[in-house]
Amino acid sequence: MSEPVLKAEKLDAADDLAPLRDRFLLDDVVYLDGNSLGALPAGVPDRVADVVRRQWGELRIRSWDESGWWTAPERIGDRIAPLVGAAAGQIVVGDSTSVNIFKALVAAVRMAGEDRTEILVDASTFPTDGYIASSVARLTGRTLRAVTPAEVPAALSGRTAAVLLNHVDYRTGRLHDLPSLTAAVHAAGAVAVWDLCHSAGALPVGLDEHGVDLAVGCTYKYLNGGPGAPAYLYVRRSLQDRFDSPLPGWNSHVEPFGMRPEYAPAPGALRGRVGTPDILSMLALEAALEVWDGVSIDAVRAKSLALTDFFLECVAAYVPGGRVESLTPVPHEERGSQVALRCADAGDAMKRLIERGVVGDFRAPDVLRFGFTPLYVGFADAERAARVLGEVLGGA
Ligand SMILES: Cc1ncc(COP(=O)(O)O)c(C=O)c1O
Ligand SMILES: Nc1ccccc1C(=O)C[C@H](N)C(=O)O
Repeated sequence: MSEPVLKAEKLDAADDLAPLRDRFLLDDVVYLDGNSLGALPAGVPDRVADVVRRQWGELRIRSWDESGWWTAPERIGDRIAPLVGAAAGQIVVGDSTSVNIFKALVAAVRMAGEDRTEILVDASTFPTDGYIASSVARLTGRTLRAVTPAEVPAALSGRTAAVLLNHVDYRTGRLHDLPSLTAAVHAAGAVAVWDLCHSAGALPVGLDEHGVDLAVGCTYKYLNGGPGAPAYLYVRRSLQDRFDSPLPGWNSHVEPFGMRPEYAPAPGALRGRVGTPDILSMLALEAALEVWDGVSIDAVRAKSLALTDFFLECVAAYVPGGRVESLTPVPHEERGSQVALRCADAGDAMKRLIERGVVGDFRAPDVLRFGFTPLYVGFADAERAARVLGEVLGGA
């Protein structure tokens, strides 16, 4: 057996998280696209069937109370909280990431005050954040400036209202320095809004510890909530009274069933709610989160780094020199949970990888992305993926 195969065997044998793979329904495909759509947790199908047949089919309207439907957004928010380093009562689940970015950014600008006239946005962001930030700037009469996260400290000034940043870059997998960037934003008197889509569930975030103001994230990647699963919004406790939602629907009213014409916001994170929650998706997510029972996010991070290190090592061993260039930073403190390889014929290469049972994704114009979800990806998977990549790109 080759050296990488032997090493993978050893690493898998020593991996305490390896048994967690049984908490998912998988096949023999090497699934490295959990940074786009997480795999299906084994408990979800039966739970969804129960929600549909019994809770909806039999209990019908009673389920809003008796099945805990009404309080699901905050209950599931509290379930996500420890995974992102937040105490309870600061996260609500609902709506898409894009909608939550809108709520958070408008609320941030409103908190910052009238004399703060500029919004900063991550220039390398996933597009939706940039589009929403542009609309928020127009709606609130602020200017928008796109800067890279590294340029943020120098770009901050007494005019900065809010800064919208990605914790991990969706394309390169670069992990940005959330503690120091948040501190810099605060030193300028501005409000920090973080998009956690590519970090939550893959590495420790430390929202409370680092004093993050507002954060949003999706639940369908490393949290495995399913296609279109609702996103979440974190509002730091000390800011909750000042959170003035641009979408103050009746679900965020202090007395939703009072049916009053005047709006009065609920206390706490509930202010982030809007309208009727999407119960089917939300309760699928709640079942999916059970895979985290007894799992430490620090252990997940350690395995994630070991996996991406090992994958890079195998790529170097199997892929002919010069065929790919890694865009993912080598230092661990700058790396998320994916490896991005630049490759001239990336679109075609990914098609061929998928045909051979290795599923990653292609991001235009020339990036092969491989996401490593430590709950269900092992070292033999990493070795096989790199080996097949080597074959596809004309290696040995
Ligand atoms: C960083 C980031 N933000 C936002 C989104 C998507 O937002 P939405 O859930 O609204 O589609 C994604 C991926 O789809 C993403 O990678
Ligand atoms: N929500 C999706 C629906 C369909 C296809 C992809 C997505 C993604 O999430 C893409 C991901 N945000 C990315 O980083 O590329």
